Amino acid sequence: MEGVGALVQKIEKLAEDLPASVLENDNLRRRLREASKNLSIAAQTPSDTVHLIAYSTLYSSMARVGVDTKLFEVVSKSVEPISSEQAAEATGVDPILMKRFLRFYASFSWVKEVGENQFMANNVTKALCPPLSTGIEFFNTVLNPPFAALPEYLKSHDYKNPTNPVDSPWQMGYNTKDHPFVWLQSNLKHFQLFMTWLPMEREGLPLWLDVFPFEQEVAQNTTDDTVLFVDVGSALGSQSVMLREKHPSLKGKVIIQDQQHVIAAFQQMDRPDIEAQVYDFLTPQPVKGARAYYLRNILHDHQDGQCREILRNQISAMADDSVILIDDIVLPETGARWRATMADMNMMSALAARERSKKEVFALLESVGLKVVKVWEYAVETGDSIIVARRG
Ligand SMILES: C[S@@+](CC[C@H](N)C(=O)[O-])C[C@H]1O[C@@H](n2cnc3c(N)ncnc32)[C@H](O)[C@@H]1O
Repeated sequence: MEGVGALVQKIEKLAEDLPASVLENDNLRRRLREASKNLSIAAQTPSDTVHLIAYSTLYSSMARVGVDTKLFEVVSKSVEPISSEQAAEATGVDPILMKRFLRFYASFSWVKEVGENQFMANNVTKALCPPLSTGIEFFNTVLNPPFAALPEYLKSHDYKNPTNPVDSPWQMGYNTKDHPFVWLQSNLKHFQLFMTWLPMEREGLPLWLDVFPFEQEVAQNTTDDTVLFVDVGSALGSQSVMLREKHPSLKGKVIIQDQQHVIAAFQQMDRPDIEAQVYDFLTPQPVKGARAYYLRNILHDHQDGQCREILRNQISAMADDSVILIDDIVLPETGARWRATMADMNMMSALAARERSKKEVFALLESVGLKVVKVWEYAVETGDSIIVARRG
């Protein structure tokens, strides 16, 4: 027992002061995070477990309160420990309320309590500041209604796998009959949060262009007239912008395509090196013979039947040297990670859609006559991968 006591003491010390060498080594950091999470779960009493899970919606609400009041920013900017009165003054929150907030945040290590009524920022406080705090606003505003509707939806649909994007937890949560991508067109605040969050969603993870040798695989012998890259369902084109910035000397056109309201928002940005087109991917692709048709986070928004329609529409425009690049999470057959399984539940709740395993995505591509050439996994954390496919 004495040995275990000493080990616990070591873990407590490590949690107080994690060496930078661990944080800098991504693999070690991830292993430590997962091991300590599993250790924490193993040490829970049944009552701990129930309270932690049952209260989980309160985390999202309390995170939102700290973001809205800018409390996390105030604490993060302060070089000295800050009291609840100072934080109340800086944020305009009632001092009694602020004391209660800070006590809550400190008990969950969202801020560090360094003395009586003295608080400092830690890594969590800083993460909950802009720009990443958009994630809190996005999930809290846009996805909480379908997440909250999920149990009732599933019960009322006899626990059948959701497959109808106009009869999903989204419609129950928002009391609408509209498809989410239609609904977003008339709900500006939600649409803006969606567009702002999309490029940040994978913040801190490796990027596909870090791993995928774009020039070698796609961009050999191009000229200014070559259509190099068509970003289908691009949103505001974050990946096309990244392609231009990482490969500034590549010759050829980069085109983004999305719905009318999305392209209108892109046109406010000053990117003369990227062409923008309104295009409905449920209709034949109008840009013929591009080197690459790139679909990031598109197939996971749709059921197989609609994916086949989208893919066939791209195939109809492909030339012999064209490839389709699918950029999506690929679930492993065992041991899927929490970032990927959460994304899967998210797709189910919002769009009656799904993340897919390698077998499932290969079968889908083969069913429309595409041949998978290679798969490049580029983010271990999520299983995000580039799947290169050619006409069979
Ligand atoms: C999950 S987002 C992915 C955006 C982008 N590829 C990314 O990964 O950041 C799906 C995108 O598909 C677009 N979209 C939905 N339905 C569409 C359609 N029928 N035709 C073209 N784009 C569509 C949405 O507006 C949205 O920008």
